[in-house]
Amino acid sequence: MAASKPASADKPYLRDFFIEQRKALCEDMERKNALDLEIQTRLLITPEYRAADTILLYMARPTEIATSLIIHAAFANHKKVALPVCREQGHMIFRRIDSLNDVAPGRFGILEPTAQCEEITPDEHTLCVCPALCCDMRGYRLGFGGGYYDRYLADFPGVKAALCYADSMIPKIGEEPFDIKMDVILTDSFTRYMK
Ligand SMILES: Nc1nc2c(c(=O)[nH]1)N(C=O)[C@@H](CNc1ccc(C(=O)N[C@@H](CCC(=O)O)C(=O)O)cc1)CN2
Ligand SMILES: Nc1ncnc2c1ncn2[C@@H]1O[C@H](COP(=O)(O)OP(=O)(O)OP(=O)(O)O)[C@@H](O)[C@H]1O
Repeated sequence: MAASKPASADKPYLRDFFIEQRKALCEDMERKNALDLEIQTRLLITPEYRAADTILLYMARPTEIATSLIIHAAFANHKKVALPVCREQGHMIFRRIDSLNDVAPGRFGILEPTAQCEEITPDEHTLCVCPALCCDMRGYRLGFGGGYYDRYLADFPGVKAALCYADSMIPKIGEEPFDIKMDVILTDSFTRYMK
């Protein structure tokens, strides 16, 4: 029998648990595609998406929640679209892309904007859409453990959103001082705003 979902636990345990959950979901791509579509659509109908002029997205790997619908919608809505570029020591920057022809495999094999792409300086009209393996009901997120988003978001002036399966929401992640709370979490069954 599969282990039941933890109510709260340390990050390495949660990471392992939710990575396994992701792998299991990838066995049923029809279901994954339906959930990913629902989550992306929820983001697209938020006032925060509408108000943003720049959307910072991630280039989803196969086990992650897809972002392709948001990327294409943002192009169609004449918003600036930017993707992360990993740097040394857990730092990343975002560079603007005009199309998916502007990306090439970077560190870790994830597609990243090429060096010719303009670096984005975020402001209050920037929406950052973060990947999450799991989130808690207070707005904390768990990623793959590099600390990239926590570092980037530490002095981020815009709106912070995470995409997360409803099944990957837990009551409490044991947060650490550097963890940054999201403003809004989009799942396949609800949108949760943090105050
Ligand atoms: N699609 C996507 N892009 C993203 C992130 C993400 O979570 N998803 N990131 C969010 O942070 C940053 C990249 N973070 C990453 C963190 C760990 C690994 C990874 O595979 N780590 C290996 C060890 C790699 C090594 O040290 O050589 C591992 O954990 O096994 C990859 C990317 C920026 N871009
Ligand atoms: N603002 C920060 N300053 C310095 N170190 C940090 C900061 N944020 C995170 N870290 C470091 O990064 C490590 C990984 O953090 P954490 O486990 O929260 O990653 P994550 O949020 O799951 O990953 P990611 O943000 O890349 O998706 C931590 O152990 C911590 O040492």
